[in-house]
Amino acid sequence: MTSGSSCQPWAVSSFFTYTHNLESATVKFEIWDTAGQEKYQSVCHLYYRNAHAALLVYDIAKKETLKKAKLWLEELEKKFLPDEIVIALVGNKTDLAAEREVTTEEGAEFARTNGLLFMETSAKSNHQVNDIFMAIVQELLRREKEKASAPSPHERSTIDLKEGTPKRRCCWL
Ligand SMILES: Nc1nc2c(ncn2[C@@H]2O[C@H](COP(=O)(O)OP(=O)(O)OP(=O)(O)O)[C@@H](O)[C@H]2O)c(=O)[nH]1
Repeated sequence: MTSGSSCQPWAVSSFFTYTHNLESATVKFEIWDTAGQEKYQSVCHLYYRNAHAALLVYDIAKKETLKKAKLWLEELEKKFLPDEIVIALVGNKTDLAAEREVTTEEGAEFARTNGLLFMETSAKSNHQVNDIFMAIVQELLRREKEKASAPSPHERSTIDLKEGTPKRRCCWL
């Protein structure tokens, strides 16, 4: 719990840390599992405000949980700028395929239209659980790389009006 925070302890059900070594980087996961119920929605941002990524997990066997995931997405969109955070939509409980209420296509389409990563998992049978975390890490690393290779704002906005002559004047857009 954050000391001095007004957030209630019951808004987070668990916290885990895990370190994973990749060839190019060591990644330390600090995972906050926030309570999914809407009554805690207004306080949960105190936990995820500095987050690099968020997983919106729904139950493929309960359609209403996808609706709740959509509400959580709206909440995240209020708190973060676009591209400030990697968001993954996760359809969990693939082991309950016989009780499925949300098709893979439905989840994938919602993720695609909202620019989210998407995967279906089963925490019970450990299906694709590691994969979704790895997909998030790859996306974070890709964004870091893109930022590092992007020209700085000054470089981008400088236009040399006298190319080939000494740089006496330039235009700052
Ligand atoms: N069959 C199956 N059951 C699962 C799976 N993952 C979680 N469960 C069960 O689903 C129930 C709810 O799991 P939780 O992890 O508490 O779900 P939650 O969404 O975090 O719940 P909140 O804390 O209320 O947000 C528990 O009984 C779990 O054992 C899964 O992949 N397959």
